[in-house]
Amino acid sequence: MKPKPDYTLYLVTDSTPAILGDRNLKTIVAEAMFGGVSIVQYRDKTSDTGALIRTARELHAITKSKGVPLLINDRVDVALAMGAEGVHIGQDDMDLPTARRLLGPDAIIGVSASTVAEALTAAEQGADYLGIGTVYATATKTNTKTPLRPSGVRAILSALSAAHPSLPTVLIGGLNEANIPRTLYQSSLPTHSPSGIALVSAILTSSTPYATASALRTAITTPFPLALSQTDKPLGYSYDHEIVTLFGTLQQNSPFLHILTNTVASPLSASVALALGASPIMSQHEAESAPLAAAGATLLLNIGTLTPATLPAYLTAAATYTSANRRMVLDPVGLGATPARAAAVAAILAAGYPSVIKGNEAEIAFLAGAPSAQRGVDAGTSERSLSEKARIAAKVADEQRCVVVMTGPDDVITDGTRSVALRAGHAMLGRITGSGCALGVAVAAFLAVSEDPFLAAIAACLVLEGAAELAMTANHVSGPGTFVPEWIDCLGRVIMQWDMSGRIDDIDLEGL
Ligand SMILES: Nc1ncnc2c1ncn2[C@@H]1O[C@H](COP(=O)(O)OP(=O)(O)OP(=O)(O)O)[C@@H](O)[C@H]1O
Ligand SMILES: Cc1ncsc1CCO
Repeated sequence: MKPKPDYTLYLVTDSTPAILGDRNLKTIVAEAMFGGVSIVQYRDKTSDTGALIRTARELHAITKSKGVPLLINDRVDVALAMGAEGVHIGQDDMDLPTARRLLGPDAIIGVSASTVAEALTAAEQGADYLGIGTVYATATKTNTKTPLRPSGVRAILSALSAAHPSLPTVLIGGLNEANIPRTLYQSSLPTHSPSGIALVSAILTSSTPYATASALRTAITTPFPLALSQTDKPLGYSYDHEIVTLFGTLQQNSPFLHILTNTVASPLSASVALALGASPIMSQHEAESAPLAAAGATLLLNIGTLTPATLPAYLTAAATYTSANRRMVLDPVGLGATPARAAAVAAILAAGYPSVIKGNEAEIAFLAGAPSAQRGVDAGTSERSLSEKARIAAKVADEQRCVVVMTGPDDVITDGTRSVALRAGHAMLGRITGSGCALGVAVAAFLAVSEDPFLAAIAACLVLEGAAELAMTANHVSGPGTFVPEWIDCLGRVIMQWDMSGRIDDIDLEGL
């Protein structure tokens, strides 16, 4: 009878000195199994055949005692010689039909897949599971292609979902306790989630394999705490009352914001945070992320004037806040203008999970894969219809599984399932520098006091843009210079003095 393995926590061994050092592989495997490793692949690219068979036999004695399947990497001959439960083959190894002929129908045969085509071929040829990766860049495998990232994993799962919906999949590459929960969340489709996570160095380099394996198992099986909740709001729902309540909560609770922003918009951003009732700290010090996250801050990452010197602080902040289950907002300022910005945003998105991404149309369109339309940091003009904008924003939201705010004369706010267009603001906002940056601050402030990132994003846009409309009614406001202070003054009283009704329209994504 063919076994049905539990793929939840899949250990891939590595005997190279850089990973294993002078530790004993058998002891590590035994301890890791006690900690929750549910399947083991013996991977050794250097030992000769006799040594491979000997070590595999010894490992098999350990795994068999716990009913854990042992698979051999690449070497069908070794698996046959010592009676392993199966093999794992890469794209350059023996082909699957041949391996199946040699090993028989009951052997477990897994195949590595890094593209949709490889995954579909392996599935059609009868693979028992797929190892999907490399998810993130890793030190273990240096010759790998561009990392798939969660969006690439989703593309593969989506291709499999039609003809092979129950084929088990295991993610591999650059995964660790900190990034597993959000990677699984961002990689899953509503109908299909990966079956497990494969790890090499996270377990093999640990001095406490039992504790490490059990922490990893918890990370795999615990739902992602920052997951977006499904809306229970019908189309046409009026958010006005909730926004007023949220504004009151913001002012009462004075949420703590950690703002890593650009040097142009920094003072305006701090002033806007204070005017909304939040408490900002502007910090670009890498060592401050952990204590600020621990103190309960909400993070804003704005890449406006990012440099090689400040990038590490952004990456550390993204990783630290996400693993501390604290929320962050990403403002990819100028994305598309230069390759350096694209690389920085890709690295930030690989390091952590933003609950909200806020950008102007060109920035969000670039994230959705459109060719760059951005010359600098300013929004520019667009030919796109509202429904095209919504489709683009929803694509990014769906890929990242977060809320996306696309600003412009009309803002589009979406979580990939529900979308609204928000009609408020004034063209004057496009004539001052940092209005979009200040909106990122407002999103972070509302995010800190709202369960629902979608509602927080709507509230932030409405308050900042309503305040701009209100400010423009003051007699003394004659241009951008006089506008900014009046705008800040209006932030605290916009809710009382400005009529917000009729500003939010649902966009029916189904109809697009
Ligand atoms: N013509 C307009 N009418 C109304 N509101 C506008 C208009 N243009 C921009 N806004 C508002 O201004 C704010 C900033 O949006 P914009 O798209 O200009 O962002 P940005 O390019 O990131 O800004 P910045 O780089 O200056 O920070 C948003 O709240 C947006 O809705
Ligand atoms: C002008 C400018 N340059 C980098 S960031 C910034 C602020 C507005 O985005």
